[in-house]
Amino acid sequence: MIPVNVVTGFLGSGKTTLLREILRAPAFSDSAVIVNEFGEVGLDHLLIEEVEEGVLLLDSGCICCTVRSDLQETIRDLQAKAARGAIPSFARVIVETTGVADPAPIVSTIAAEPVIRQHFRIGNIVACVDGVNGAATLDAHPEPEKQIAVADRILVTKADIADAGALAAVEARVAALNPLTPMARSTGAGFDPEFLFGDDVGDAARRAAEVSRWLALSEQAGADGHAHHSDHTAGTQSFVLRYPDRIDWTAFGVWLTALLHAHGEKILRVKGILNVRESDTPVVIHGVQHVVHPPMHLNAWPDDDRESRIVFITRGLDKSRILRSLSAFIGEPTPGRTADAADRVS
Ligand SMILES: Nc1nc2c(ncn2[C@@H]2O[C@H](COP(=O)(O)OP(=O)(O)OP(=O)(O)O)[C@@H](O)[C@H]2O)c(=O)[nH]1
Repeated sequence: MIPVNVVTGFLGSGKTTLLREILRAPAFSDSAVIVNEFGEVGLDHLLIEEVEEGVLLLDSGCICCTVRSDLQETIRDLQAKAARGAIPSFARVIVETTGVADPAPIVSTIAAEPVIRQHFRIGNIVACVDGVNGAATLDAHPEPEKQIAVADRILVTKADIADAGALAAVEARVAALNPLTPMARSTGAGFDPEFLFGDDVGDAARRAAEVSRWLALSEQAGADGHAHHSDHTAGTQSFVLRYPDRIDWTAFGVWLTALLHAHGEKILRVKGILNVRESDTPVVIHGVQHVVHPPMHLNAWPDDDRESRIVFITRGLDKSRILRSLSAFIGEPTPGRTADAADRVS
């Protein structure tokens, strides 16, 4: 299954700059990059050959094409061309969105298409956040908040030109919105894309590393426990629910499906590691709004903690409502742990 990664970020946040770095990195030469408009990317000097209309082979070995009609069609097209040898085969797809795009519908577009699902799976959502203007952009526009909340990796760009205070302020805002997502800084050049696409949330071989990473971040978030307030982030909450008893997987599945059906647009992100009755090893769940990735079994627990832990980032849906309805399905949460400092209101 080929991962489809999404690069998002507000206008001018450094998406194209990042794309150029990816196209230069030899380890990523087996990528297919899909951009909205060619001109924007300024790839001309990299182009060597137009294979078919709209699809170009770059001298890095990458394949680049534009979204002309829709994303599903573009992905199906790339797959068909690779299958008949018209373009080289590729190991990953990277989709650059426009700056004001909401990445969640893009993810559901990919996840919903049966033909695409035969060959592709969702990879990482990467959000670029401007290290200079990021805080002001978050105050002025609603899009970046959501881009950050749904991201699997966050890149704070322009670290070379941002002053230390502005950079720290942006990072604090990002951490308040999405405390469990690994974050790195970039200076526009020499950035190693491995951080963004090396491990991904859907990669069966690397899933244990990915889970350990966000569990460590969740513990740290609980220990730091800071809060952030602003008009635009009001209503966005992130919290971790813990359950001591083994969970009935079927009951949980029914609950999660019903929750996402009723309130999907308010659940920006849900991730969890579950101790289920049906298995001695944990099950990992991942959701972005209405889309739930297929649950994954880990071969072993990543640490000594055997409690089920479920992380939510919600907007306009209160933690107490989720807690009440989930507890009705799977029993009471761990006393004292669920309402601890890991509960933060952004
Ligand atoms: N110094 C510095 N400049 C950067 C960095 N990242 C991006 N830039 C500059 O910021 C400007 C915007 O960067 P782009 O990569 O075009 O941003 P974008 O997100 O693709 O922009 P849109 O296509 O408008 O959404 C360009 O002038 C880049 O050269 C960085 O890390 N450091």
